[in-house]
Amino acid sequence: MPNLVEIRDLHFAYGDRPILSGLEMDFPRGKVIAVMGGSGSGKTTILRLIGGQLAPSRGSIAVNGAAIDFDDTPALYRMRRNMGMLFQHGALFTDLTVFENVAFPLREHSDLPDELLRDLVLMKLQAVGLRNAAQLKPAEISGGMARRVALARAVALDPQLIMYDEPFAGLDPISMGVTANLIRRLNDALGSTSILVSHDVHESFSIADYVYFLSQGRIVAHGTPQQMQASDDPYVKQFVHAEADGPVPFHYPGRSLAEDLGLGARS
Ligand SMILES: Nc1ncnc2c1ncn2[C@@H]1O[C@H](COP(=O)(O)OP(=O)(O)OP(=O)(O)O)[C@@H](O)[C@H]1O
Repeated sequence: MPNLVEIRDLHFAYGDRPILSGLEMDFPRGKVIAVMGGSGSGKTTILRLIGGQLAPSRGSIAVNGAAIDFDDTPALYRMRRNMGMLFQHGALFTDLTVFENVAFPLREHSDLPDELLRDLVLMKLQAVGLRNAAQLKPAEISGGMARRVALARAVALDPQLIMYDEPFAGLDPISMGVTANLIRRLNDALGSTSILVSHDVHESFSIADYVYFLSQGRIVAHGTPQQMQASDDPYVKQFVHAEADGPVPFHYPGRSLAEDLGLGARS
């Protein structure tokens, strides 16, 4: 089966507020797939659904060919063990060293002897260029380095699927490029599949094999970064060229300003 994750006719609502409507998405094995879209379009919600933290109101999500059963907690737990997640606000444990931060998931999920655990942690830190920072505390490293430690922690268990939520947020341009390259390199070295949620067109396009554009809970365009660059679709053009005016809504949906100001149509 070529796709590690398949989403079919996926609908999701928070209460009575629809967030995702009829999504169809494929995440082929070994690939880096970017999910892009405006603020509040539902990108993080998709990651939380794939991670089994939220259940769809309709439709299905299959991982490794099996539909996720959202009522089967032990199965969800087993599935999550194969997933690495780097969340937007996924901070490091400030009291633990860099080494212990990366060791944390290994200690939680395995019974490895100390020596083997040490080697595995050092290999992950080597992969992100921070083996020599193993004994530092998060307060002693830069923001870009902290993001790399979080990356090493996300891949500590050699996950099949790695999900990144805004991995470039708050990084300087050099750290952004380093992080993007690392995401690609780790994906290829581990033979995993990566889902990258990001606003950053340049970095995402530089490493993604395929891109989905989401607007107001719907997929409005998808294709390779090259196809997206060349697209005439007004939404894609606005997003790719960071234009202020276009179909991407700026306002949180709801009542119009005229309604709020009591300026409804007068008879
Ligand atoms: N726990 C929640 N309860 C109710 N509404 C929520 C909750 N979490 C998110 N939402 C709403 O769902 C919508 C989609 O949120 P989501 O975080 O998936 O968007 P996003 O595309 O990741 O946005 P951003 O890029 O700004 O992080 C938003 O309008 C948000 O206000």
